[in-house]
Amino acid sequence: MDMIFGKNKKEQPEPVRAKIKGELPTWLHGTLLRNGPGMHTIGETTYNHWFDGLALLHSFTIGNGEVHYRSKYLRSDTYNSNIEANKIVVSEFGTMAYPDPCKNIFSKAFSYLSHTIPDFTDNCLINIMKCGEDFYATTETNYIRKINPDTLETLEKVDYRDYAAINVATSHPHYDAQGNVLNMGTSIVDKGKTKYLVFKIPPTIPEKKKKKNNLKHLEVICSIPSRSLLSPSYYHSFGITENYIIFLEQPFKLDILKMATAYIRGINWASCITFHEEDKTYIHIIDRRTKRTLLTKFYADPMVVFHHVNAYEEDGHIVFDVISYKDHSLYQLFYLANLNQDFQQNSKLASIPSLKRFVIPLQVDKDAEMGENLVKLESTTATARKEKDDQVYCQSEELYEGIELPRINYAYNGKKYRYVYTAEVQWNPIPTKIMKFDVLTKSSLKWEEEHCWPAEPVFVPAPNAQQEDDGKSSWPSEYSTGFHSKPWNQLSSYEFGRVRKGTNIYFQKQCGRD
Ligand SMILES: CC1=C(/C=C/C(C)=C/C=C/C(C)=C/C=O)C(C)(C)CCC1
Ligand SMILES: [Fe+2]
Repeated sequence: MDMIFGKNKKEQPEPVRAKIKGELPTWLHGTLLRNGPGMHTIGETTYNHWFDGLALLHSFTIGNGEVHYRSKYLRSDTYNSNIEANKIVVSEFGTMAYPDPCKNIFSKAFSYLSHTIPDFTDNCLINIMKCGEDFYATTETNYIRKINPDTLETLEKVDYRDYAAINVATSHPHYDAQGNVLNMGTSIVDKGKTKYLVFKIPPTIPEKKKKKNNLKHLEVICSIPSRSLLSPSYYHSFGITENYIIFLEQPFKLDILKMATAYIRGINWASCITFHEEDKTYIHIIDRRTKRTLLTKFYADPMVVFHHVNAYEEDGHIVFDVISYKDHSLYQLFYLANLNQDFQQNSKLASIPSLKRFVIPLQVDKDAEMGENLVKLESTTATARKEKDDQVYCQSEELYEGIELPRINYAYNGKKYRYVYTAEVQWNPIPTKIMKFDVLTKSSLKWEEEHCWPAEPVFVPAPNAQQEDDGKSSWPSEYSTGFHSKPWNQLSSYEFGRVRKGTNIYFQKQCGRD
């Protein structure tokens, strides 16, 4: 494992034909774009955390039963500055960099402190976002980088702050049926307020403005005040249904004062995010029609959620499924020191990811008794109990333990659905299996092979699919790969047969949803 995690990956800018074991469905055409960290050492310096690595873009072009792979480092300003200096000069999630030769930077402290929020990295290593015809590499800061999906070349640097007061944004946007991007970001201490913004980017812009990017037409559709000015929640994704948006204000919070003084204290961004185990998880439900949050105060026990799986409306309720943890120990695991040394010993998950279902009653009966369960769906054991002061305490139903990197058939996003495609991680962060899980029957189908570490499975519906799970004909009808910024992604290389072939929702018109 040592070699795998720390080792710098070589880019492969010219397409190479992948070896294929087995057969690809004949209808599978398109390009799968993936992203993830590829370089952790620059000159004599090494990043501390796996999420810090310089973004390596990958593409798998699939057609006529063949796959061609290429990869290219994102030429971000961060990449260029680091390579030029031959050392890490830009701070990342788990590594602070001090470009000045002298680490005693008190003379620099003033300039660092003159901004509450320091300038962040544009090392966009987490995901790829499709915005109309444009593709962007994304991270969770205010920067995204446009890329050429065919050549993987790096194009413009886009700053969300030019279009809305957003300091951090998620890398897991949603896409609606019209192709609008829906995303969330946090506006930190802007005009004395900290708030979570839901925003929309249209897929098309007026012809005469074609030279401008779509973000120029970004529209903030809702704003949720943060419970605290200086400690907004960290969140990695959010959920949507046809009429609602689900946002978890979880007790895993950015400490803004710590961030503002991180450089002079010599601490990294990661240690400015703290889990408050005594706090609650507030569940905000935004009505997409009125653009307002529901007045009832729904809350749950403290938890840390990175991935929302799906959500839908049913008989006056919102059902939403998430992968939740008891704490934030997952981030600790991805320090390279923990991944590289005595891997087996250090890589036990302290908190197991668990697929949980929450149910929100949309009508809270004024006459209901205190303590009454307001969930009237027969299909679930999740509860929502009425409490005083318009509060409702939600407890989940556990659907499955030990899975991460959930995906669904995206045509069912926001709708009642049955299948989750996921990686089984159990008590170890490196998956050894992929799984198709049926949320209705709670049954599962798994795939594993010796010496294989599969990545995030990506479902591609068959043309004219009739069933939700019609990805081909029968199991294993789904094909996985993916470089969802997780270390096992580095392992799949381009041996397609091993990871069961791959494709993705970022299809460029040839196939899939777009
Ligand atoms: C650089 C930077 C950030 C980066 C966070 C990253 C890179 C998070 C990656 C999370 C992943 C991959 C989670 C998977 O489940 C913050 C904290 C937003 C803000 C401060 C500056
Ligand atoms: Fe993610």
